[in-house]
Amino acid sequence: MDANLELIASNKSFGGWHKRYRHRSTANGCDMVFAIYLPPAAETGPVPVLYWLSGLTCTDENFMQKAGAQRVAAELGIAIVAPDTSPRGEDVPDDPEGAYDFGLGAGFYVNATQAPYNRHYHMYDYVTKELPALVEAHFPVTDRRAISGHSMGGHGALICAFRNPGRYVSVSAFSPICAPMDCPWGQKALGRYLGDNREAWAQWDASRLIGEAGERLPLLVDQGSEDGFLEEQLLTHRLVDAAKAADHPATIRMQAGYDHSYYFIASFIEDHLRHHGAALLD
Ligand SMILES: N[C@@H](CCC(=O)N[C@@H](CS)C(=O)NCC(=O)O)C(=O)O
Repeated sequence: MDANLELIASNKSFGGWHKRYRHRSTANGCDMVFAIYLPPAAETGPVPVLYWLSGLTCTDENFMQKAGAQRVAAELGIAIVAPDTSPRGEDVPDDPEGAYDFGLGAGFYVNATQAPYNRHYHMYDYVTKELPALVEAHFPVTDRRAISGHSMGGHGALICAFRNPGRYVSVSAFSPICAPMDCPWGQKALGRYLGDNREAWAQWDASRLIGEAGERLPLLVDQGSEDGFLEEQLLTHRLVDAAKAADHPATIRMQAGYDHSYYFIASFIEDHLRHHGAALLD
């Protein structure tokens, strides 16, 4: 294994292995930790990969510990890679007030252009290029990739897929921030990472990008009807309207009674894994 990959945890799970690694990231200019779940099938040949992007305040651990994805990933023979949600380290600038919705734990999967954030906050390059290249060089995986995520990570999954035709075979999201240009979380993050120019923001807004997406990968989205962030931050109706206007194949489900938590994600993760499995194993 590469000298740039330090194993920091290893747990057997459903016949496969959950592992955590630390490595030096060139894109983010700091050490990063990610988790990988390798299903039993990876012991006999390379398997495709689902990239999972988590939401505000998360690390690689939230999804792996709470979503309950390993059983079906093991059955299907799919690896799952979960990166952290921002650069980390003593010299990585955080929100000046220490707020949870910007800075550490809140990289928004963009490439920052504004000082002081532009030195480390390159999560888009990290999750779309650097991390897949590292994973594909050092683990028994193929270059068939799918992408999904939750909330800020749902936004991340959508923009990564829409901006990169051919890179992913499948995309889905839970409770995504659908129109970051028009909600407080997105306006704060895009304003600080990218500056005042809203034209620059539009390159990172799923409801704007879907119209110009270079391919029409069928999209699966689940959203809880009792999610406290729905009306102010997530704006799911904007993605519904934009998908219709773009004639983009989309199944956007409002799930009655569910909230924003991993209890919700765990309830529907199997559907998402099978959605990705159909494309990854095609
Ligand atoms: N109320 C939360 C807002 C952040 C939040 O809900 N984060 C979601 C993603 S946007 C999450 O996945 N949290 C971690 C978890 O539930 O394990 C806080 O203030 O920390």
